[in-house]
Amino acid sequence: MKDAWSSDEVRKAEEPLIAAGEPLMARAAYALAQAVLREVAAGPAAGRAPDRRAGRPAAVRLGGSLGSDGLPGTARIRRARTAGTRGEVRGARALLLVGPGNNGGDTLFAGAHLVRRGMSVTAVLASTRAHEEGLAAFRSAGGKVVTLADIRVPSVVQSALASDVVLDGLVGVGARGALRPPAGGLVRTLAEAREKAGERWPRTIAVDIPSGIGVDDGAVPGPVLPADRTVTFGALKPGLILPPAAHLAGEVELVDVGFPTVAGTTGWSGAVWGVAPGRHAMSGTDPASGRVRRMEPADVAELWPVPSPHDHKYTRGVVGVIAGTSTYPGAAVLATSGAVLAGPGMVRYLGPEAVGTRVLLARPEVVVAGGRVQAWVLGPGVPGVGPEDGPDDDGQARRIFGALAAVTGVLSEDVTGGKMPAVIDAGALTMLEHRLPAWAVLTPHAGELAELLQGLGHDVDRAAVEAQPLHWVRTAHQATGATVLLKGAITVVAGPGDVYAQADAPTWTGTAGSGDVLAGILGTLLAGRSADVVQDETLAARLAAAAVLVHGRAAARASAGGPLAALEIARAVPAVVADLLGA
Ligand SMILES: NC(=O)C1=CN([C@@H]2O[C@H](COP(=O)(O)OP(=O)(O)OC[C@H]3O[C@@H](n4cnc5c(N)ncnc54)[C@H](OP(=O)(O)O)[C@@H]3O)[C@@H](O)[C@H]2O)[C@@H](O)CC1
Ligand SMILES: Nc1ncnc2c1ncn2[C@@H]1O[C@H](COP(=O)(O)OP(=O)(O)O)[C@@H](O)[C@H]1O
Ligand SMILES: [K+]
Repeated sequence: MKDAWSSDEVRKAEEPLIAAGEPLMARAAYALAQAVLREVAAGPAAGRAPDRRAGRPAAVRLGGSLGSDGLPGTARIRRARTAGTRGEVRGARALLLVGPGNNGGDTLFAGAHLVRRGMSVTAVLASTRAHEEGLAAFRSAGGKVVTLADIRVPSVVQSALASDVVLDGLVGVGARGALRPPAGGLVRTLAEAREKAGERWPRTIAVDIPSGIGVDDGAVPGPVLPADRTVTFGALKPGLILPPAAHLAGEVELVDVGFPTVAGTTGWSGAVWGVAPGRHAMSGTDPASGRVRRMEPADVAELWPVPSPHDHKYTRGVVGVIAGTSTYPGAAVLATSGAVLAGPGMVRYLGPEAVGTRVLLARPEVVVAGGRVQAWVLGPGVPGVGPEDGPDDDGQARRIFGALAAVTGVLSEDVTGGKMPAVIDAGALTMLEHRLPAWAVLTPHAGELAELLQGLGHDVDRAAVEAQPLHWVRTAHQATGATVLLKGAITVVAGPGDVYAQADAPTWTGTAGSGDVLAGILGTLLAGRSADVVQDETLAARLAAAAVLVHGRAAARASAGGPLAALEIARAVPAVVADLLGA
């Protein structure tokens, strides 16, 4: 599990260490400088993925024009190429963007290290204040200092283009809201210049966070300079794993500066590169504190219902799928395929006969008949029920309303066979009449979540949901009682316990029917752990995050870097689960 901690929690962890005289800033600055040195030594384009992380098309590389185009970046690229082959950094250039607080302090101390390693380093002070000791150390090492007030923003752009690396040390966990002037204007201009320059833009390293992101909620309230890498200190921050801000952080490197670990011991060990699982989780913290988690394969393996020798198909969980109509039969095939291939005891399908026939052709294992189930998958490929909708749904709405009654416990247990978990997707999201239990998992995409929230009286559209996914997922959970899974490139899940942010799927996954497969996979997980899910109100969110991880990894396997058809995601699920379980 990777845990991200809110700025308040980070401060709480920091305080006793600072009081005990632990040199947190020195450690942070040293680790930051090491990251920069590795980056510069590796060369300009090392590890730079096509710029899709920042939502941009792949930048064109300079290629043969190196050295002949006269652009300011040319010298830097040639120099860094040579440097890359030798691991040499002497003569390389760094530009530091320095804010008034400790984030700027980290950056200045790191700058001093870089100067001592022979780099030419310029710090642009964006504020009238700067970290005093950091500034003194940087100056005495031989770093050049300019203030934003003295030079114009275009000069900063030119300096950036002539540098090998830019460090964004404007604000860290002390940031509140969008970047204010003049830092905001500077960052806006730099971000535009980066967009224009493509591959000629230097590697950009964010110090702790990309300045301007919402540290705790992942929002992007104003300008942000997208980073190729973020070197973050002590703990991940929610904004580094939540959308949309996470898309601006590049590769995230967590540095151990000595925060308490799970075991309550000190984690400091010199410098730890990369994320060290388990080392950085802070213990004894209430989930309501703003922690956001990202599940990893080992966490999913622990949750996955694996049959024992004493199990048979009924004890392993029966999934009931009410999906598809004669207009949208494919959704029924995809949802039942996702469910079957995730390994339940049985999948039942309820729907029009013609659709049932197609389901059987694709998956003869499915039982096309009613009967007891342990979890429902409701709604893929079923039109929503609104005031203007006709009865043109082949009776699916009626079936779904019946199943929903079982989920919410409105019908007596004798009639329905007991309360049970459910995946509520697509059209079924428009059929909610009662407050839901946490074992009902809503699986909207941003447009569907916006509609659901509008129905609850919120003034919100799809763009607003995409701008603040965490906020709206939490709002929907609070308003409905259900666990809410918001689908996207990074899928966010919120229920009564922790929030999860999963980024497991390649971008090819956003294809019609892919969500239907996810609904099926999740249905199998809920059916396999049905009794536990209605007992433990936090389990549905964990299972939902686990389903997202498996779905995303299955998509990656099926895609192998190329296009993807939704049914292939379902087909890849058994091998992914086998891998997770270490088979
Ligand atoms: N945790 C750790 O382990 C370690 C933490 N360390 C480092 O400390 C950093 C936190 O430092 P910090 O507390 O000094 O705050 P920081 O982020 O520099 O910003 C505060 C300044 O920014 C300003 N400001 C705020 N919002 C703004 C806005 N929207 N637009 C413009 N300006 C804005 C604000 O001004 P004010 O609002 O007060 O006028 C204030 O002056 C942390 O991220 C990490 O890098 C390491 O050194 C050691 C290990
Ligand atoms: N850009 C993206 N990168 C990765 N996964 C994505 C992206 N866009 C969408 N997805 C995933 O693809 C699936 C699409 O589901 P959904 O929108 O319900 O489609 P459908 O209803 O056609 O099945 C979800 O699992 C979602 O998380
Ligand atoms: K920063």
